[in-house]
Amino acid sequence: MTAVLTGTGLVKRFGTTHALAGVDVAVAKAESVAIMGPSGSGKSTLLHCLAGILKPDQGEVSLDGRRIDSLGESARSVLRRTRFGFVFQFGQLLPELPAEENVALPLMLDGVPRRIAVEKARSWFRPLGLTGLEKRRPGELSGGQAQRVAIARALIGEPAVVFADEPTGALDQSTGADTLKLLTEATRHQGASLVVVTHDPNVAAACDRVLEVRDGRIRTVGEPAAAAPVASHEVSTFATRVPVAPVASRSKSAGPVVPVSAAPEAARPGVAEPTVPVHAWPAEPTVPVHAPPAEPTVPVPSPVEAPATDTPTTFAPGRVSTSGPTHDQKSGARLW
Ligand SMILES: Nc1ncnc2c1ncn2[C@@H]1O[C@H](COP(=O)(O)OP(=O)(O)OP(=O)(O)O)[C@@H](O)[C@H]1O
Repeated sequence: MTAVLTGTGLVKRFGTTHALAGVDVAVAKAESVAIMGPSGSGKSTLLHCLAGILKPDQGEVSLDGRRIDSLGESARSVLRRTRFGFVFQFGQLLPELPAEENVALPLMLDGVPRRIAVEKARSWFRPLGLTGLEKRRPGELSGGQAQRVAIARALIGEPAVVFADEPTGALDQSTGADTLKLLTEATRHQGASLVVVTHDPNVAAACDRVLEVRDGRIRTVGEPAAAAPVASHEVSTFATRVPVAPVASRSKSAGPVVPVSAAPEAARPGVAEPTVPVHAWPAEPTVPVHAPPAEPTVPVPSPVEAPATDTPTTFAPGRVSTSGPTHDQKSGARLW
């Protein structure tokens, strides 16, 4: 396996707590890996170290063979914005921006002109079953729709790796299954890897591989079927209809093939509730793919160097606050 992302000998302490006590992990291109384990076992800490949000106390993290944990905060911030995508449980959309601008946000923060960024963002709405919702504010979206907007935003910058922390945790089972399917298929289609922290066996079942973390160490590495039996008939059907192709057989050109049922979300006035088609992913980018990390065109304060009340990350003055998608919801650490 050629690993895109590796963590070697990762140790992370918070005071006397050994959140990670020596973890080795490697993620292949387009592979989806679920991280499971009891509460407090170190799952999110592992995700944060792999994503360059936290610096491990010991060990190394590398992306495409290049060490990233030793980069300075500014460079890691750019890296997170340009090479990684993030999907969290909830609260990650900026309430004051319409859905299309929420999706376009990473590109705009990276200096792409608004018109081009929004145009590219719109190309994600149909494949994610969001047609007609482009102008909605997050408060006018259902939970499942909001997660699909977040998925589009995570993928718009063509990341190498998407990190998701309990992405279906706030959704009902059916909506969660549909959302998860979109997340896994869209990342595969993009050729991105997926690292997902979850307590949900159904989420793990949809991934290629499961890592079980206990007391800051990886205890078991398994196939999802063995580690996480599918619970419901509905999701079981979903799981059997979405064969997990070998990593090597996946490519950007191989689009998803399986239709999914409509997400049972509350209908909103004015726009027909979209079904969740899984096809016709956005064409090859019209916006230049991100160059290797460079200094940001929009200065973004670092989580370590900057307090939570620092200057807003602003591409349009006055419109973007420091809360929401630029921060990890659990730790409060700045992502971008
Ligand atoms: N910023 C922090 N300061 C102090 N301790 C922390 C911090 N972040 C995590 N910890 C501790 O590190 C350990 C691992 O936490 P982590 O959040 O990684 O666990 P988890 O497996 O993701 O838990 P959960 O499933 O409940 O989200 C826990 O004991 C936690 O209390």
